[in-house]
Amino acid sequence: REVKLPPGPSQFPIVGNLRELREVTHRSLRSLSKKYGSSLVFLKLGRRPLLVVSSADMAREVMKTLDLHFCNRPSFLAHSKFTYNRLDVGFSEYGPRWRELRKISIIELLTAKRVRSFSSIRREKVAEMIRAISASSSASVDLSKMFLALANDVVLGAAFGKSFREEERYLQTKLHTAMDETRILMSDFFFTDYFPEQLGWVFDVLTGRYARLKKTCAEMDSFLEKIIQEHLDRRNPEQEDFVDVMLRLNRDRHLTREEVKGLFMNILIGGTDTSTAVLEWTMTELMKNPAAMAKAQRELRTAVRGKHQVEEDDLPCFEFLNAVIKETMRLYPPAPVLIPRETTHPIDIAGYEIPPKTTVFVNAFAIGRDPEIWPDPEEFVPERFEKSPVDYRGRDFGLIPFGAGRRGCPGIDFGMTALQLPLANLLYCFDWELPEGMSREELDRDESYGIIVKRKNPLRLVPKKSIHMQKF
Ligand code: HEM
Repeated sequence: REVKLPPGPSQFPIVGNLRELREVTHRSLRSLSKKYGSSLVFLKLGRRPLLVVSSADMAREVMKTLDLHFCNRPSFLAHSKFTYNRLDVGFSEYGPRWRELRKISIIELLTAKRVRSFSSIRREKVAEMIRAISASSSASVDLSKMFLALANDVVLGAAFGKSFREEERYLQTKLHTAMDETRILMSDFFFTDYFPEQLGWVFDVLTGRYARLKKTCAEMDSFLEKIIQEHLDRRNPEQEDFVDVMLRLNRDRHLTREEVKGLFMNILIGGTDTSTAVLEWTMTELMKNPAAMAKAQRELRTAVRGKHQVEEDDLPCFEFLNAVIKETMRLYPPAPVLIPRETTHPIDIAGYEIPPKTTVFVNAFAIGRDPEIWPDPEEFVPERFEKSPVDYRGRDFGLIPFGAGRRGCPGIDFGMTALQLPLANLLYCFDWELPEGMSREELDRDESYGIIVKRKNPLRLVPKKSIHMQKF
């Protein structure tokens, strides 16, 4: 019986053409879906069969109705290497071990209560960032760099209870560098993933990519080992961080050391670039839309009046600010095609039959800009979310920056607080201007390449202390 596949180019792009493979992005895949007039497109990326899903209705089929058949993850070289051969939650194969690790993440690590328990870390790190901006002597500040450093520090604080002392600054810098390199490699292109395996591996070795990967994996591993050992050596922590929890589970639930480290890699990498991307794009759009900026600032400054800093307890009051964040994630889901899924066995969908082991990209970017769902889809209009029940938690398939279903993001609360608090403070404490001589139109929206799409160029803006800040 002939299998009926969704429409698409037979081979796209040609194996061996790295440049063309690099052109496979959320944007080119959206164009492909338009070209074939189909929200399901099937193609082959080198040796890898790929299904691209580009409508909210089909996303609901894949991540809700047929979720069980689409809940595997495909294997990619860098993901496997950094997670001890997929002994983690995020990239592991669907099965009993994933289920156990997922349960631990949800019940023990990423609960709303535990996220709240890290509020003092977030408060301290955000205050440090605000002080650094106030003290900056250069005309403009590199917000992209600041956002990434903040995200790294917040996640390290929660994961390891680690606040670096002055004499440990070199360690902090080293670790930030290794984390940055890890994220780059996890998003990067490896021949092994698309070419016949042996041949691809040879290319990756010859081009030096493989050595780079091995070196960074070893650096991250030795850091994780060091932290775990430090925790084993100390007794009765005042506040339980993720390592303490994991070591307890390591004893009670017989997690292996590698599973513990695999989970850490997810936490270190899952929550950093993603929240940095949202912060960058939000500030970019607010600079381009001064009315929205003014409205968000008015809301904050009226509610928080007289305080030095916005506190976490204030956050639920900011209806417009939350609408701004939703609107940013609609236009710029940080992982535009989510984290790839994989079919577990042959599965029928919309009259087509998808073969087993097909990689699946759900194009959240295309869905977020679908004119069938969103009027004026390319415009930044946060008001569309005011008084709207539409949310990003995986129930409304028009807005799925965190995915949905069994493999949906378990870190939503952690991620959202880690970006709401700095954003609220940036807008409360400062008025923002573009660098001298730059017009609003000239502020670019160029995108980086990779699983997580951030600004390609750093966002540099000029801070002016707000009236509230001048009092302090
Ligand atoms: C703005 C912040 C974040 C965004 C946009 C985001 C987005 C995503 C997406 C799109 C997925 C795949 C969902 C799917 O396949 O349906 C995912 C999975 C995941 N995320 Fe997040 N994430 C964020 C923050 C975090 C944080 C802070 C953590 C942990 C501290 C985290 C940990 C994970 C893990 C472990 C998975 C894999 C779940 C599984 O495969 O079972 N994420 N995330």
